[in-house]
Amino acid sequence: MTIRRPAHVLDIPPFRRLWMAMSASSLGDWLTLLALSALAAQLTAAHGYQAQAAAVGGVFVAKLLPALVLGPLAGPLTVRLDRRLTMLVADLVRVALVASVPLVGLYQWVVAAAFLIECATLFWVPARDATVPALVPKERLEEATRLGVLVTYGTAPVAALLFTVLTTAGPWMVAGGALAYLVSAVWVFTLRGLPRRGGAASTPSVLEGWRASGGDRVAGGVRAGLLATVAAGGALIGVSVLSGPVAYGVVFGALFVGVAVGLFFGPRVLTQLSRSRLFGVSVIAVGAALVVIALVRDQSVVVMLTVVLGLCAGVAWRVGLEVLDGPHMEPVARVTLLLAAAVVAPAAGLAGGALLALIAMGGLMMVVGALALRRVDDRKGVSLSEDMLAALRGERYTPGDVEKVPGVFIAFEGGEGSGKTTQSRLLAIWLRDQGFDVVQTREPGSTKVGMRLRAILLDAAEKGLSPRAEALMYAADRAEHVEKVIRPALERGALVITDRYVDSSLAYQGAGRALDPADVAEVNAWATSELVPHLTVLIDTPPSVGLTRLGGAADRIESEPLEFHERVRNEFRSLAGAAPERYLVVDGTLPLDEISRTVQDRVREILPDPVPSESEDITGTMPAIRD
Ligand SMILES: Nc1ncnc2c1ncn2[C@@H]1O[C@H](COP(=O)(O)OP(=O)(O)OP(=O)(O)O)[C@@H](O)[C@H]1O
Ligand SMILES: Cc1cn([C@H]2C[C@H](O)[C@@H](COP(=O)(O)O)O2)c(=O)[nH]c1=O
Repeated sequence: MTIRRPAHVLDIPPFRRLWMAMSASSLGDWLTLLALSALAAQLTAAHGYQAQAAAVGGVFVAKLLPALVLGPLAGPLTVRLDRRLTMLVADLVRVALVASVPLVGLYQWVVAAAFLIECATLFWVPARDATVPALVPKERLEEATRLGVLVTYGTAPVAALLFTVLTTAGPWMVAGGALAYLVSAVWVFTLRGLPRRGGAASTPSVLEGWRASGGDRVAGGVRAGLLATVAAGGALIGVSVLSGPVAYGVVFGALFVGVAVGLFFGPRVLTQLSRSRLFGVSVIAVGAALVVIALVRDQSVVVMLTVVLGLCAGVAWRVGLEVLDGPHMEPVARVTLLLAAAVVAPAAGLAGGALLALIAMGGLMMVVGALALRRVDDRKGVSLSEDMLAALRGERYTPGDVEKVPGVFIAFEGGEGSGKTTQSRLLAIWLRDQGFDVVQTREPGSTKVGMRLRAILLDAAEKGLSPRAEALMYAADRAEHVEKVIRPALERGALVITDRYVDSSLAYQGAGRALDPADVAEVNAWATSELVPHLTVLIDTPPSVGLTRLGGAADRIESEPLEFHERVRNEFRSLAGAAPERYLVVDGTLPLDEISRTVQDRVREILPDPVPSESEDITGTMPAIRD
């Protein structure tokens, strides 16, 4: 008997039912957020703008607090409870709380209900997350997670539309949220035969999410930039509540439509611009859009600018998530959105209008964006404006005439014993066999001066060399290498393969020795006249594996502690993640021939004359040249 594998994860009936519940619950969350904040503004309207703004801020604080206070406890507690029952009870509690709001009709109860609804959601979400692995086979989990993220954010514009219609119902505008939670409860009720409890709490708390999203320099820059875009969105939401419920619904919808478009088209935006630069520029654009929104009076222009703001934020998220582990950022982003709304709404009240609050927030976000760009920039020393203008024309900007060489420049990078030397040799053999003029070289030590520098740099007896001197010596070796070996070869049209290049300095001296990465990048941009490889192959091997592959006595750098090599590895990975179009990352623990096949497939794409893949079969058995 053959068991049919479902074509799509939604073809699994129990998961489809859970997914329907997830969609209804997310819709309920957005509808409730919109309705409770709008209702708080309405119920306090008689007390003036300042009181209204403080009341709105109170609702956002009430929605924020449970995640901060109860967040770390709710996940572990929920896995001990019956998941289906937990979701069902949480849904019914939310229905009752939302429905009670118009009945009580007091601002204080709006805030209390917002807090309690959020507490119930804190149990619903981990119960859902612990249920998914019980319904979906392991190999389908990623697909299921993607669908979960889709409904979480995809329901926001739908909620905005429904809310805008529901505003005609006065205090009963909250009814949409109650109905959505009720629908969620019905779908949860249909989920039978679930394992009752157990499994791991897969929903990270805010703090866990922050830690898990990465800790190195580039990750820090990306994280700050992403949160700046969310804060800008939160600020806009916070003040637009004060413009009346219809305007609020329209702005909210415009924001999320923009985000959805940006997320979808992100990879197709300015394809000739480095992804790191696109990320930084998008974050700055979000801040700038917020400032312009503050200055504009016309509501339709505000709506259009809000779509632009959302679009830039969507692009930033799409590009940024390629560097960071996306799902982990979700709790932090949610808290940031609510916090920004909670701060900016009362600030607008104190200032007597949204103008100053939005300008201050937008300006701050532009500064954060500029700092994030400085951290993630992978083309330091290359003019950003020239780069962008060229990208707008659909071209890649090449500074000076250095890169307009006829040859092809490939760098191999990686930690100790990762397999760079082996792979660069195998690639050189393969390319020579195709008839290419290949120059295989390495750093440090490929020139006369370079050999002397290498002897000093790797001498284990050379204790106490200062990190700055070390960085300058590697840069000096590189300047000589580029001038005497690499550039002449590229100019005559050769394929140059170097075992290590600038990234090694960014990783070893920047991350390893904790020198300012911008300084290391600048010195090296000068030393190489900004010569950037067409392709960098990162052989990614855990230091615990690579270091044990090495024979003989450890040199000055190899004998650094394991944490040093871990930092180096993380930096290599971040550099590659920030410019995926210029990198190939290969798992260095794979068998040699598998790695070299992957490298050949990628290199084939950038060769002057395409190499037919069949030629690989002829040369695949060729042994590496040994010293
Ligand atoms: N994929 C692999 N699997 C197992 N062993 C490998 C692999 N790649 C390389 N090796 C072995 O690991 C050792 C180190 O490889 P290699 O010299 O290519 O690394 P490297 O990155 O150039 O190291 P270093 O930069 O420290 O000189 C060699 O003995 C090589 O045969
Ligand atoms: C180019 C370059 C290298 N290093 C370090 C990395 C290695 O420990 C050695 C080179 O040894 P290999 O066996 O030839 O790989 O030097 C560095 O710290 N910074 C650099 O820029």
